[in-house]
Amino acid sequence: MNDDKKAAALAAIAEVRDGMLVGLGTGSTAAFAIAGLGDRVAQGLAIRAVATSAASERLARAAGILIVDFAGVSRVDLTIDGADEIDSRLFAIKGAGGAMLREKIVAASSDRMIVIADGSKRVARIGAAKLPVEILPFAAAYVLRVLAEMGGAPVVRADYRTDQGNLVADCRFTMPDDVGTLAATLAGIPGVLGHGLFLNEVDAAYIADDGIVTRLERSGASA
Ligand SMILES: O=C(CO)[C@H](O)[C@H](O)COP(=O)(O)O
Repeated sequence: MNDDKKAAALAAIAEVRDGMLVGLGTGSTAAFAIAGLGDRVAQGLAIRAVATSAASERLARAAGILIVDFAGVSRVDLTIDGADEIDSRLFAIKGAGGAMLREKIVAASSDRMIVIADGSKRVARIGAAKLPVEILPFAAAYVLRVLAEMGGAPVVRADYRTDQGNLVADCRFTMPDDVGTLAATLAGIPGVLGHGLFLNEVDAAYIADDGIVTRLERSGASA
């Protein structure tokens, strides 16, 4: 599985070119991309990067990648990130690592966003993975009530805060056909700061099975 994570990551970082501002994802697959980019930087690749988590920022700095503060960045050239599930529509569930809020913001700012994954993440239709929801602590009781009433059976991650100091509740929704309505409803709950449904952000996916990397491309996206 780790070999496939690495194979997908190395295939994706081949898209990174000199001068790019690169979004660095979070998680074990993204870590392979960060390490691979570090190797290319050591060989002369000139890039800057923004990180989607404190953990990825640490990894990137240790790998010799120049990190800039995303607060001053309006556009990223290319973001490479992992996922918990991805389907052929390039709908993804993210956030097992709790970084989905920053990941979605960086993805939204990116001209191109690539998911990298081993084959275990590829599904016919997203929905089996837990769907994480980031919650402002002030709003916790109210938001948990609403999520429960929506059928999400939320479970708050114990002893856990995001990089922004917020709570995460992992939900189990029966995924409707109209997943866009669920995504919009979740985003509209006061006190919900983000969630792990990525429906519009992913332009391409590199998925590796037994060393064979397949690229899925959103129709209309440029490679
Ligand atoms: O969304 C994420 C973190 O918030 C990760 O990208 C996702 O959980 C996949 O992680 P891994 O590559 O370790 O399986």
